[in-house]
Amino acid sequence: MHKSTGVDWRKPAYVAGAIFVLYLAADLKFGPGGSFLVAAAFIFASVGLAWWWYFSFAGRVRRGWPLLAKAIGLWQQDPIKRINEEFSYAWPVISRIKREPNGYSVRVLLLPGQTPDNIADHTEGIAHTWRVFRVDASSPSRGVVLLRAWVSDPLDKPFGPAAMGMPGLPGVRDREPVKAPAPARYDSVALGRCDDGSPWVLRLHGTHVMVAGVTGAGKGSILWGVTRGLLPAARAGLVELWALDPKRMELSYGRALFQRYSSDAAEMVEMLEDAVREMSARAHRFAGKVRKHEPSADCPFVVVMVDELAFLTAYQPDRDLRKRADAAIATLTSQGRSVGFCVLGALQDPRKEVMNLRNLFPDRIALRLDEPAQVDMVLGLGARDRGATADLISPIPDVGAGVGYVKRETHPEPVRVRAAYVSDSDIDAMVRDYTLGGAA
Ligand SMILES: Nc1ncnc2c1ncn2[C@@H]1O[C@H](COP(=O)(O)OP(=O)(O)OP(=O)(O)O)[C@@H](O)[C@H]1O
Repeated sequence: MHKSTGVDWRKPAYVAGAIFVLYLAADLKFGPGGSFLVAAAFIFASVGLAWWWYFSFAGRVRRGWPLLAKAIGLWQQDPIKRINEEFSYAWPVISRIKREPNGYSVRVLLLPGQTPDNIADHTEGIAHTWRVFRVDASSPSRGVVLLRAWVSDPLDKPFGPAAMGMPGLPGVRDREPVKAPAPARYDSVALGRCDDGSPWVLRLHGTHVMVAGVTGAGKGSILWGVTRGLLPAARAGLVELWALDPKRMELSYGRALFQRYSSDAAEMVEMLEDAVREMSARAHRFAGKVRKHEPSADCPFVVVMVDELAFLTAYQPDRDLRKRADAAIATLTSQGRSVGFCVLGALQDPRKEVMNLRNLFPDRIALRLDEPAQVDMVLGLGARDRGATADLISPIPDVGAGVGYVKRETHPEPVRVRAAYVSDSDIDAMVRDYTLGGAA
């Protein structure tokens, strides 16, 4: 059997050589007593090292890798020359195991004909075998798969908007009054953190965003995070926030923050149709003159937030209103991006029967979902196999609310994120400090 251990034997050989030289030098200088001490220290250190390695993550992973590779179908049989020759096998080599914040990265070299998906499809099984919280797979270069093993969850503690984007900063108190991020931005907002500690920034200008998550998944923290991030630009007149709040339990709390607000079905559909009319008028005005919308007081960036999209597109009993809402959302999402309209829609159930327009939302966020199949419905085919286990997010609010997966334009792999929790007192502070037309 062919053993593909991937261990680099050069370093141990250098160390052994150095110890032998030390042993000879000690023998020459101090006699047998000196060499005995060197030999004893060497044996003691070797046993300690072997003991440490045996129980370390790297030791466990390397020892168990051949069996794990076999279990997930990575072994390849070498060709045999004679009929009675014993079969031999090869499996992908682990070329490096490196410590990372909250875990390790394991670099695997693929065999000919294998693809990253051959490993990425088994990340959940690998996480169980390695006894770690989670494993992500990515392919930094051809023929290489990087398995990121998370020993603990870096996002298991809630944090408030004041701590956003500032992981580990000393002295940051989560309940500080919300301050204006400067300068006023309209194109994107910082909503929380990614699991590598970097800020999670959501692009809004030039796209539409869908947030899917079961009840209690934390969709509110996305809607309020966007509101909070855009308020300075809204106060400067560059952004308008329109809120459609069929459930009346979410956005109504800070309704003074929105330029337009409604929770009535007919009124909400009219708001959507108004947005379509304004969008068409802008497209007419811009045609042949402007290629990219730049917000101004005359022509602000309009963010249409809908707390439960399905209320208008699926559950609405009035068939006429339903059809009008569907048509308006489809028109806005297919033509509104370039003229300064963004639809930010939240929904609990991403199935096609409930939301047949989901493909018109280029950016999607999967918070906690009910079933594994729903992850791919939100983030695209194969997202769950690549580690977006949104169905496994903890239902305990402190641990899992606001946690989700997003896809970045530049990376095929989904990224795990957590939104900052915008509490009622944060919203009160926003209303107090930012109410449009009120005291700044
Ligand atoms: N980002 C977060 N961090 C920590 N806890 C959060 C976060 N977001 C929400 N929560 C907690 O989870 C609870 C439910 O959140 P939220 O109301 O936003 O869920 P939802 O997805 O909007 O649910 P529904 O669809 O029923 O309105 C909140 O009351 C809060 O306690």
